Amino acid sequence: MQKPTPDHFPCGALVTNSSRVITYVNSYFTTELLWIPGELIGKSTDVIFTQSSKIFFQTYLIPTLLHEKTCEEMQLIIFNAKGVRIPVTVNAHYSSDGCIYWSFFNASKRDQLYDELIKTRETLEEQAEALKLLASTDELTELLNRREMSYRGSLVLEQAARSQQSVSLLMFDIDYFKKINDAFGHVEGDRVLQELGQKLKAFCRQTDLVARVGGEEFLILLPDTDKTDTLLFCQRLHQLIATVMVDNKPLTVSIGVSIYENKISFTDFYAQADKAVYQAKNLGRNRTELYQTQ
Ligand SMILES: Nc1nc2c(ncn2[C@@H]2O[C@H](COP(=O)(O)OP(=O)(O)OP(=O)(O)O)[C@@H](O)[C@H]2O)c(=O)[nH]1
Repeated sequence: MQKPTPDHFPCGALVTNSSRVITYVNSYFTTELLWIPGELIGKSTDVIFTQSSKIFFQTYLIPTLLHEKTCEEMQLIIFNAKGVRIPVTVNAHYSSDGCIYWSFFNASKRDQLYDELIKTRETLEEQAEALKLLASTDELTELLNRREMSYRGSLVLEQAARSQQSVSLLMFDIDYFKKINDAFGHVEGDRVLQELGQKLKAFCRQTDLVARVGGEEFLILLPDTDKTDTLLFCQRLHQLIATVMVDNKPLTVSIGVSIYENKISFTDFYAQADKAVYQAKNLGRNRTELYQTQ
């Protein structure tokens, strides 16, 4: 069996003295990097390094080696004999015999790996963002869903309790929506819900929370809004909703309003608005009723 030598290793092996003069290269430099040993032996390592690697090599690597005796996983770039840049991972050991023993591992796939890692991370971030959106919004109208409204609404109430701001909650339910579905089909019913969703989004402020919480039930939470402004908002809301036409007739809704006065949970606040909607339906629909404490 042939005696193993450094020529058998799948990496570049190079020996220099402490002044960076090359005294030995294995055959990897010939077969993989296309150098003729005569072009390297007796020359400074500057021959093989790119400008930036040369600076790093001289100012950091050699001083560290002389001091620490060893350096690992240095990311450098060398030239092959044709002038092609090759990223390498370099390990080195400064031996007591005064020689520095170097190994050069080809790291051409390193950049490709980083690119792939970055792409994977971006894809994961996009997917996480999409999942977050799916979990918090109603698919048909793209408004908030019930769970997200309840979560964000609770935060708004906590903030209102601290700053003693007025908050109001509107719940509304489309009038006779079943008739729309029965007469024109579910596709038309869905179109009405979508159009309403778009109009609500455009109509409300960025700080308002707008949600679809049931088939034809919606919630709007108005932070920092008192009773007078809320009732004005409701008037305008009726006008807005009347611009959604079904069979040439304006859509109408029944609105229930609850005004946040004493500290109350979001669930109870919601229940109050729900009671007020019930009242509005009983009193003939297409109107707004305020929740009254008995
Ligand atoms: N197209 C469509 N219809 C839905 C959706 N979710 C619920 N609905 C329908 O909404 C209708 C609600 O009917 P009801 O609860 O009787 O209420 P209404 O007809 O609006 O009557 P009032 O509320 O009393 O004025 C039902 O026909 C449901 O099938 C949906 O996502 N799309």
